[in-house]
Amino acid sequence: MPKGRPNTMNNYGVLLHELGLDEPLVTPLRERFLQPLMALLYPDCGGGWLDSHRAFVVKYAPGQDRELGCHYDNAELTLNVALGKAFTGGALYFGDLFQAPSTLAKPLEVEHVVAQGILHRGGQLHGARPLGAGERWNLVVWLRASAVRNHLCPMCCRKPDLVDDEGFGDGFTREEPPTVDVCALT
Ligand SMILES: O=C(O)CCC(=O)C(=O)O
Ligand SMILES: [Fe+2]
Repeated sequence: MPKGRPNTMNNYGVLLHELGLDEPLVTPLRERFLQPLMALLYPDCGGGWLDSHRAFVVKYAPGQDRELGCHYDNAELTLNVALGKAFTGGALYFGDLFQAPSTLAKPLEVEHVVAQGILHRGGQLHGARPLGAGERWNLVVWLRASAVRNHLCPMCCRKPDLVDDEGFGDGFTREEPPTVDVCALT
């Protein structure tokens, strides 16, 4: 079975599409539940035009990954759900939007509550504090809107050069979604 890293930062975990869970689980979750919510909460980040995702579980444990450095996601929007198991530490912290850093001093720290999820902008700087005891598993869904990223890559802030890829690839498309007025996205 293919076993890719969940992302370029986490070494332990699994990609949900490798488990065959995109079609039966993550795509319906995105289309039926997340998109309507994100359209209301984050219309400025393409919340109403989500058309692909990269979904994975990250695992933190003693002797494996223990923390995650401050970063922004390759996503317009992100869902992060605490799955368990029993653990201490590992809180998420949030700072500025990476595109608009300010002098704000103290990051916002959010403790995990198992079975609850956090929604945030992909461009919001964030990371995870070191794990104390136990094992932490979180489901992370990077939500992508080609209407936004086709014009502005969230990683390099430029118009992307495209190469063909399998599945959702990195969420860019060669053809524009016909109904989107990108001027309305700002
Ligand atoms: O450790 C976590 O729960 C955060 C993971 C995360 O930010 C990411 O995978 O992009
Ligand atoms: Fe992240």
